[in-house]
Amino acid sequence: MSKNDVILPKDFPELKNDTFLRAARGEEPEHVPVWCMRQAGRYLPEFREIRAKKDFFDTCRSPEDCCELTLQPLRRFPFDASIIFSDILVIPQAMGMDVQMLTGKGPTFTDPLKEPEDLQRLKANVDVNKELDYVFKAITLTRHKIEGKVPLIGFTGAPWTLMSYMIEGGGSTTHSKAKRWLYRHPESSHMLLKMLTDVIVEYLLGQVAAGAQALQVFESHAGILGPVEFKEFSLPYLRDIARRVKDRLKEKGQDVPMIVFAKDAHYALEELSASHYEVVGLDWTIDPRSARERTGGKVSLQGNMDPCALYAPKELISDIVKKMLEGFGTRGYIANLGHGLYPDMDPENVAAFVDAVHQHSKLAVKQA
Ligand SMILES: Cc1c2[nH]c(c1CCC(=O)O)Cc1[nH]c(c(CCC(=O)O)c1C)Cc1[nH]c(c(CCC(=O)O)c1C)Cc1[nH]c(c(CCC(=O)O)c1C)C2
Repeated sequence: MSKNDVILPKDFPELKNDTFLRAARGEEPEHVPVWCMRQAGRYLPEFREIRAKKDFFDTCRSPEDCCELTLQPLRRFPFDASIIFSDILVIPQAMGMDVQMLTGKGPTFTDPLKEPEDLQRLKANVDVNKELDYVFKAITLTRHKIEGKVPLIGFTGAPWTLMSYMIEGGGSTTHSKAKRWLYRHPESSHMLLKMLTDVIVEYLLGQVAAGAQALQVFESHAGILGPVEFKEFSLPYLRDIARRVKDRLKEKGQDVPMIVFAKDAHYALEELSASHYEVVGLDWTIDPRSARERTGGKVSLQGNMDPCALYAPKELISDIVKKMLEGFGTRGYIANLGHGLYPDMDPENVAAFVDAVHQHSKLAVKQA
């Protein structure tokens, strides 16, 4: 395939490993599927090599680079799913904000939102097919190049998480600037959250049209909200996204599983399991058995090994995985970490994690 060929979102190769999709729909495949958040990342030397040559968001805008970075971990590990390489901050960019990825500092907005009047600076009607076309192209290209090995997951940041970045202007420990809006400017906060929701719905639908076979919504900053604020400023939008995406897909006779990952939102597990998502992603602060009890078999679960357990010796990783599998069971379960891989993690230990999930779960399924 030459670089200039037009690659269309059709005639995709047949899917050979559907364990992830079956588990997402509540089934019990022959082994528990496993993937890792940030599986395309700096812990891989081949990732660092590509990233060293180009600016982060220029990399995101290159479908060829995104495709290559998405495929890299699949060459090393028998993951059961892949996630498209991109970033959640492409949405604020599409709405007209300038965001740079600064080495050692992370994402940085040149001109964050300060007061409600600043909402007027944002593009209200974003044409995702124009502004985020590069993500759709990356998805289509990757879905072809993956050759049906595993499904491809598309993703987005959730409205509150994106709102907090747009106001903080980057990473933050307190998120106090963004939370100040919730308490001081609740109406403008809802206006912004609604604007983001509208873009996110179109963005997710565009990803499915381009070839994404599942969708994950990252509410990474849920934990900075208390239960009351979460119910007012996060949950309604998470629900709205799932309902609108599902309704629109249904009209076309389509259906893709959706995962919600609201980090540190253990207080909202019951609500999250009744929010129209097939899968609820969990961080490592939740005990697997109590997560099962609290979600009452309504959803599949994904997670939740402490990423730092990957610093343990391989035998201990295997024991931790075994206990995690005993807690979650093997039906309606997707193994993952409770958050992303860190750059200093050893790829060999990632291999040990994937292997342990496959081996222990195969035995457990057979014995059941
Ligand atoms: C690998 C990577 C990404 N983004 C960033 C990096 C590291 C920087 C680099 O390569 O130079 C910067 C990058 N992008 C972001 C950060 C966090 C900064 C901060 O808030 O402190 C950094 C360092 C913002 C971001 N970006 C993302 C989230 C949600 C998930 C999470 O909670 O971690 C968030 C919060 C999503 C994301 N981001 C990325 C993916 C790709 C697919 C995969 O998981 O393999 C995904 C799903 C890719």
